Amino acid sequence: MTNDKIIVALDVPDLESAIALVDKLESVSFWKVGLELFTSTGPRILEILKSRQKRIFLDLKFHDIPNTVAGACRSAARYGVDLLTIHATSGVDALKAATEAAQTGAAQAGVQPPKLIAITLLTSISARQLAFDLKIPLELPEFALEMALMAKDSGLDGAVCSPQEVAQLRQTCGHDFLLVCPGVRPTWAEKGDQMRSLTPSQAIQAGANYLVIGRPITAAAEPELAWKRISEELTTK
Ligand SMILES: O=C(O)c1cc(=O)[nH]c(=O)n1[C@@H]1O[C@H](COP(=O)(O)O)[C@@H](O)[C@H]1O
Repeated sequence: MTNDKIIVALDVPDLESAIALVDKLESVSFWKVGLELFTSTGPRILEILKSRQKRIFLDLKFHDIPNTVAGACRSAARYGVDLLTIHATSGVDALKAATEAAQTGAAQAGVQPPKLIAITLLTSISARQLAFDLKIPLELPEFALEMALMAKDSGLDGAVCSPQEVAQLRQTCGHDFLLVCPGVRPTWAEKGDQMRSLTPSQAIQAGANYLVIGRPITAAAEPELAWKRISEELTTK
């Protein structure tokens, strides 16, 4: 099964629900801890995932001035997580400072540095919202590409983008640049607040290294079945 390309978003409110889900979905090897769970549990959830030999995407989406994001990345890197996020719109100086600080934090703790990846444009933003609410005068695919290139030039390991932009980013940023796609939806799942989605197999075919999937699995009546179904769809396509 190609399920090592799927990162499941552990978007639950507390430690108890997180442990219940991790235990239920035993064959998931890569979990994403985001703002909701980390704000609730702190690093405790990371220790639990590590004790179960899971890989961890710590998705705290840092967005601040260079000194502050550097401090946050230095602290986060000490946890020995696999992936860590920062908004590309923090700017070049912040991205460079964050990259350096993540290396320093990991070295201080004697762990592998995380892959630092930049959010290009949240997958909940449509082309219309980009233009009319955020007042960005670029076309959406061009904006996402510019953010990815800025991240790459600043020394980051990769970017988070919607599956609709991944082919273009792969072509322009090359094969060594990690591309992680949330906003992925099997045909049978609700889109919810995701605006620029494709199916899991389309996203992989377009060049994504990893998919981030939450509610289609975690909010399903039977999460194990939903997980199995997505894994099988990826293997057979
Ligand atoms: O960084 C992310 O993972 C992320 C970036 C983005 O642009 N869009 C996005 O949906 N995400 C995360 O990916 C997950 C998607 O969850 P579902 O929409 O439930 O599949 C959530 O945990 C989001 O926080």
